[in-house]
Amino acid sequence: MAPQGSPAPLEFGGPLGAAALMLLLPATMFHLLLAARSGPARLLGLPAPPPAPGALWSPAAPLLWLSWLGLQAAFYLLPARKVAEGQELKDKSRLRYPINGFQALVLTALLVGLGVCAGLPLGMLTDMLLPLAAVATLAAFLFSLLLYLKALLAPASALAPGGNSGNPIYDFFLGRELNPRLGSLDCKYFCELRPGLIGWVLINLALLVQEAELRGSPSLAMWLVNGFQLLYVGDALWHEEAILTTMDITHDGFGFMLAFGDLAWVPFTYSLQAQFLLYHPQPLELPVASVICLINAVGYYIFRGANSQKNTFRKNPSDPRVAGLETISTATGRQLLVSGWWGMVRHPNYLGDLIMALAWSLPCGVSHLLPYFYLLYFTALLVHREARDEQQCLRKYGLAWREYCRRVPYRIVPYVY
Ligand SMILES: NC(=O)C1=CN([C@@H]2O[C@H](COP(=O)(O)OP(=O)(O)OC[C@H]3O[C@@H](n4cnc5c(N)ncnc54)[C@H](OP(=O)(O)O)[C@@H]3O)[C@@H](O)[C@H]2O)C=CC1
Ligand SMILES: CC(C)CCC[C@@H](C)[C@H]1CC=C2C3=C(CC[C@@]21C)[C@@]1(C)CC[C@H](O)C[C@@H]1CC3
Repeated sequence: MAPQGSPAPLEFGGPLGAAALMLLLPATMFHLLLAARSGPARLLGLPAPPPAPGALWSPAAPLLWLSWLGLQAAFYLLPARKVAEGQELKDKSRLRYPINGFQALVLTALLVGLGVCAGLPLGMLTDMLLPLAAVATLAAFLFSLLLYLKALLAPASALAPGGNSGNPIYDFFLGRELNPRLGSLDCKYFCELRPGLIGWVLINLALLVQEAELRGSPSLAMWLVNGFQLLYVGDALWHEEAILTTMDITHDGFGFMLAFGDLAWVPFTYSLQAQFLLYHPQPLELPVASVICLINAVGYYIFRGANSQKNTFRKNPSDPRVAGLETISTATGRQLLVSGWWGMVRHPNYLGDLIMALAWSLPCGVSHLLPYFYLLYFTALLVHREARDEQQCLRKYGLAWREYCRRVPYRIVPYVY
């Protein structure tokens, strides 16, 4: 069943773009994983061969990966400190979501800590990265297929505005159903924050442990990368409720793009800097490390300040922390901030995020481009995401959005873009 109303414009280059991305994204991920452990560690160049025949597969990998998914699902189903309501849906109902992501992170840390004390060889996880990435990719394809089939039975009101063009390749990529659920487990919300994000910091930790085993102690660069990225993941889980208003939850269906992004891309490519450091140790002096910490702190300050200001304002515009800010009224009854962080550029949170991305790569030195892949990819992702968000805001707020763009002319970087 297709949703009513005019069809949404095709994004990501339509069916051809979607097909190309479904091949390119996994290929890029394996290229990065192989390049990180190869001697020359080239970002651009022919893919490095696997370190040993059969290195891409291990019979233990599916078992390990499914156990991880099961563990995170079990943590998701535990009683939560709060249950939040999502945005209003087409049928006027609101879904309920457990706010216990940070609790899942703490429980995982406790379990891993106990495991390590009992002799669990955490560092050996680094030898399993290639087979685990293969399993995660396969699982993302199978899962997306199941989601596509499930959507055939869903009512029109449950479908996403985007992924229902009628072209199976495009719809498989973008996702047809907005909020597919298995019982009380919301598949998209669960995948976006739990197995991938927590998996990312676990992989980072395993790389740190492995480095300590190889070289006697973890390097300063490895500590920085682990610390910065743990802060980022901890922050996302602490502010879990904010995810409920992102376009991923309110607009995009759950298909291959997000399933692969959440389950494979995030844990295996976002941990690239730590992977690079294990195989290519980099000296880092304390003064340089202090400057990098300062850059990360500035990025985090902007990122958190901007996100919190908007979230506080959306929850309660009369909150004393935001009540003094200048606003534009829109025909929907909602207002847009035109001073504070949101008066500086139209996406100050992206600016902070990009500054942090730079700080995550700098500990890896400047001899290789590979550890800067995240910064390059993330710039492209945010520029594209910003354009998608602008289109949605223009549709939602019309003239008021145009007025906002006139008053705040720069999108992400003041006086540059
Ligand atoms: N590490 C990663 O891979 C990724 C990280 N992120 C990060 O996640 C966070 C969330 O990003 P994202 O979901 O893209 O979008 P935003 O948090 O930037 O939200 C955009 C929405 O904010 C509202 N808004 C825009 N301008 C204003 C204004 N002036 N005043 C009030 N409300 C406004 C609009 O929604 P409405 O009016 O309906 O409230 C708009 O649709 C960001 O910090 C981003 O950097 C995002 C993607 C990937
Ligand atoms: C594989 C493709 C190139 C695209 C995949 C995109 C996904 C990896 C991202 C889409 C939106 C995301 C968000 C986050 C992680 C990455 C994905 C899933 C956060 C959870 C990261 C932490 C922030 O605090 C909030 C982000 C929300 C959006």
